[in-house]
Amino acid sequence: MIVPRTGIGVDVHAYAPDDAPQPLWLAGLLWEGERGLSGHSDGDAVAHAAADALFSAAGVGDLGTHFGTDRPDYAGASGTRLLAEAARIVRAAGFEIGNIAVQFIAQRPVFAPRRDEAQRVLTEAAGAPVSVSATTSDHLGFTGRREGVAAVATALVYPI
Ligand SMILES: Nc1ccn([C@@H]2O[C@H](COP(=O)(O)O)[C@@H](O)[C@H]2O)c(=O)n1
Ligand SMILES: C[C@@]1(CO)OP(=O)(O)OP(=O)(O)OC[C@H]1O
Repeated sequence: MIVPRTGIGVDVHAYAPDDAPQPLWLAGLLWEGERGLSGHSDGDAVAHAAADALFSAAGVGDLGTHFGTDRPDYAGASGTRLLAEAARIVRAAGFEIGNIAVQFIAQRPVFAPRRDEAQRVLTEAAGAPVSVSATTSDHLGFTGRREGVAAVATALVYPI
């Protein structure tokens, strides 16, 4: 009997300060005209949550285990690179990926108009279906105050 395994991932990134602006990379897409996020990598919280959910499902640690901020080779790394690498690690550990679902939590950017594009890019990176939904926090908390963004993801993997 094949027993699937679920995993969870959460990621938060603060917006970059006004005196050190960054481009916004989110869900593998560049969001022109939107305030960027700070991070050791490109700060793509959606892709990072997806990668962490994969590691969690396979029981092979987490983002810090594989892409720690002490690794200069991951400085500025794209979210799609990290997600593709996470999928490779999970497959090498003996699993196939069923799907990944991510929810993005922030007031901005308004995600829905680019959902299909984001899902295509992330699905290609993971080599498995990735769906993305979005919600505001009704102006409450750090996402509501527009201090940063959050993303939560689940993943399903199964042993092969
Ligand atoms: N950054 C976001 C946040 C929300 N959406 C879309 O708006 C819908 C309503 O959001 P509420 O927080 O008011 O429930 C949500 O279901 C998304 O479709 C978005 O695109 N981008
Ligand atoms: C991705 C890594 C590594 O570049 O750095 P950050 O971009 O800061 O992102 P975070 O979500 O805090 O995860 C830690 C690191 O693994």
